[in-house]
Amino acid sequence: MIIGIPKEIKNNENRVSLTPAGVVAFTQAGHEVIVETNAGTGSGYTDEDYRANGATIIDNAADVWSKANMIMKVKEPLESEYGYLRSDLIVFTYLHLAAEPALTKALVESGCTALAYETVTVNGTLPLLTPMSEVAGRMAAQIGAQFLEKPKGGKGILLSGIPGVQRGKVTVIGGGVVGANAAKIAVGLGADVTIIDLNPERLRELEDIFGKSAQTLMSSPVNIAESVAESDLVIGAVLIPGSRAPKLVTEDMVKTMKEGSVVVDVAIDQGGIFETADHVSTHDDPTYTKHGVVHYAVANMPGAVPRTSTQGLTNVTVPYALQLANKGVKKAIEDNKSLAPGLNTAGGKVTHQKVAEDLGYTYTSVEEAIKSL
Ligand SMILES: NC(=O)C1=CN([C@@H]2O[C@H](COP(=O)(O)OP(=O)(O)OC[C@H]3O[C@@H](n4cnc5c(N)ncnc54)[C@H](O)[C@@H]3O)[C@@H](O)[C@H]2O)C=CC1
Ligand SMILES: CC(=O)C(=O)O
Repeated sequence: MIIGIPKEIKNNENRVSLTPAGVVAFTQAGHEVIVETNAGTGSGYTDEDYRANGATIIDNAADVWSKANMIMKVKEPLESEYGYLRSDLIVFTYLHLAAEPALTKALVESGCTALAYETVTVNGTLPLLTPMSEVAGRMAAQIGAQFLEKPKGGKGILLSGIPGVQRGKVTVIGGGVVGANAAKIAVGLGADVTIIDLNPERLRELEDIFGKSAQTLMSSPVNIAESVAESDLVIGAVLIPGSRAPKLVTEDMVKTMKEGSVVVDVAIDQGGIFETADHVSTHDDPTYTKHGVVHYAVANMPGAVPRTSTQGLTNVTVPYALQLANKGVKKAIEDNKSLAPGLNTAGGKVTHQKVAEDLGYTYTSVEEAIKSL
């Protein structure tokens, strides 16, 4: 199989979907890897690094897409890439389709086989999302602290406080991977931290992890409203896999926050949990202000720390990509049931139930869809 690695084109997306070391895993298994020139530059890898490990460098994106049997990317195909999609192409990348109706239409119309990193599932966990959630969670607390500074538009508080001066309050809504990592950094910064989750088992685990250094709270509109109103920084970290994120923080709740408070909606890639985070922002222009509250809603946060993120991402994606390359999608899914929920579209059908429900498509089961692959 020919594996294509295009250069990412999303705003400030400096990750790449394969490291030079990753190339070797494919070539040793008898595959060919083609890499668009400068695809690795943002992550500190040169074309020469890829060549030395057996890849062929191609000087334009169109040729990478047209020659490859499987495209590995980091972020979803953007509009300028829709024309490259075709029925005999496998696309393996983050997709977040519930928040991407135009992309879903393009994937369906092309008939390509699209597997989303974020819905590959092992025993209820999302192994291809986890490392980027670790990155984004840790960044969320850092970024929140930064935008609370006066010159950045914030109310001008230091989350740790100082002796004799109150510390800042941080509420993290969603206590999964993003939430726990955000809370770790916020606790480390000395903030007064509350973590809200819907799952009582998860709340128990969080109490075991954090002890008395963070308050855990059951998710309910009342608890969310009270905690948001008192907070300097609120971090959105809820996920219902495959679905559009629920709007748990309403506009009225945001209005109760003090001017210069900050919200970081990490879940914006699935549509976001703040009613007021009504559009995705970019690393170039990361915030907008609503009701005096600074909103940060960047959908590719790990793209800002590409060296760490590329290594963390490819550590987990390569073993799955190798299964797809070695066996083809049908056999790989039959042999490894974790890959089945990863399949989002195939043969012009939507094969993820939540995506189909949210975007109004007829759902076709993975079992049915892979018969024709
Ligand atoms: N913006 C960005 O650059 C990035 C965004 N993300 C996104 O962050 C979000 C969170 O991801 P993970 O932490 O990995 O997911 P996760 O599955 O580990 O955690 C989600 C948590 O939300 C909780 N939850 C579900 N419904 C809830 C409710 N009504 N109230 C409170 N909690 C609720 C779940 O119990 C779970 O603990 C996802 O949308 C993910 O795609 C992840 C990485 C980068
Ligand atoms: C999870 C995701 O979409 C990202 O890391 O950009």
